[in-house]
Amino acid sequence: MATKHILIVPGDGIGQEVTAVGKKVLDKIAAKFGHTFTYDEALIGHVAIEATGNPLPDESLEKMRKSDAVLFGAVGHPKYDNDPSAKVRPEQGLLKMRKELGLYANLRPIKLFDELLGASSIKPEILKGADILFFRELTGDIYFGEKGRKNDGDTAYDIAEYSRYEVERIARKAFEAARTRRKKLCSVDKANVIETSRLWREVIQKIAPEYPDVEVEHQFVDATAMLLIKDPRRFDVVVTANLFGDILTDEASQIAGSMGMLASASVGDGTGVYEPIHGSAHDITGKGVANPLASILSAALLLDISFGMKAESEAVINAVDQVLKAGFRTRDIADQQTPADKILGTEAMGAEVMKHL
Ligand SMILES: NC(=O)c1ccc[n+]([C@@H]2O[C@H](COP(=O)([O-])OP(=O)(O)OC[C@H]3O[C@@H](n4cnc5c(N)ncnc54)[C@H](O)[C@@H]3O)[C@@H](O)[C@H]2O)c1
Ligand SMILES: CC(C)[C@H](C(=O)O)[C@@H](O)C(=O)O
Ligand SMILES: [Mg+2]
Repeated sequence: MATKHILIVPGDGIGQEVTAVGKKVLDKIAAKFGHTFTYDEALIGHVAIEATGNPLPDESLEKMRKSDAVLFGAVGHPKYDNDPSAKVRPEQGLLKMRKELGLYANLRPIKLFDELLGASSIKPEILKGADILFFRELTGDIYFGEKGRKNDGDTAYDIAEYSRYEVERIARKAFEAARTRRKKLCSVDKANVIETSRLWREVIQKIAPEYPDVEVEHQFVDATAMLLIKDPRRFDVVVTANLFGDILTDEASQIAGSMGMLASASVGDGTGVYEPIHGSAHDITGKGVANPLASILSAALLLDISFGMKAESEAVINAVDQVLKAGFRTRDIADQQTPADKILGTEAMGAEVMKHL
């Protein structure tokens, strides 16, 4: 029986819709297992800019620091996507949150529910049994280096930077995780070209002997992009830099069937933030069709990682599994065989999951 304070940060677009469902699941878990979860909400992204002019107001950051965990939705708005000159942008709020909270490790499990074998565009016989855990470094790289324009704005630059320390701390987390799984670690870089990648590889090679039980493989990111689709089962734990991890995990979402299935945990020095890997998806915002399972599975990660509530977390994953077994789908994971009455909207899918909790 525990008392925990959870901050709900829905952000923009479908972030609002899916996070509402994630929160309901947390509520149900608290009731079922006799915990007391208290909640507050905070602004981030476009909604925060509209309300305060700031994509991450100090008040939001303060609330995050004081919470036991954060359930986050997404940020982003087409207004900024199509205006490269906008100086204040929703994504700045997300990056600031990650930096300020020291969330250097982003865990992105690529878990394929067997029932969704047919939802992917990859052949079932290639996919069956795929189970990958990505460790994406989250507070360094080209995202956070100096950037700007020169030559009267005609030339732009973004500097990618990594310190030995930054590489080592994410690498150690990945090695430790590999030890609890199939003991394979694939480190992804572009060391044939990029200096930060050469440092990355050097650090992994240096600490690898401390984990003799873990088999280490180094891959170039272009090859990884290909191998993920060709033979996803060859991967166990993957560790990579911020930008490569962002791109490879969107690609890997197709192994799980949809962006709407992929949850993540951003952890590091302080409060953990749990978030779907998808964005604000304005193409479907307000239509009530967004898949809430990524948010629900993010809530499961929150229970497990921040609260150490293994049984509670498994109850959520099991409920999702049951709902998929019963044949229910949101539009993004439905296929030609899915009967129309099994295709549910965001809230109805959440309600089905709740029935199994
Ligand atoms: N973590 C974040 O907050 C985050 C992540 C990615 C993109 N973004 C932002 O989101 C905005 C839109 O970006 P984008 O279109 O490239 O990426 P996106 O992830 O929002 O959408 C990509 C595609 O996947 C679909 N999709 C995503 N989540 C879904 C769900 N839960 N259910 C069903 N379908 C889903 C969308 O409809 C869209 O077709 C941009 O402003 C971008 O900066 C934010
Ligand atoms: C919105 C953007 C800044 C973000 C990123 O690139 O990290 C997103 O794509 C993600 O994967 O969380
Ligand atoms: Mg991304």
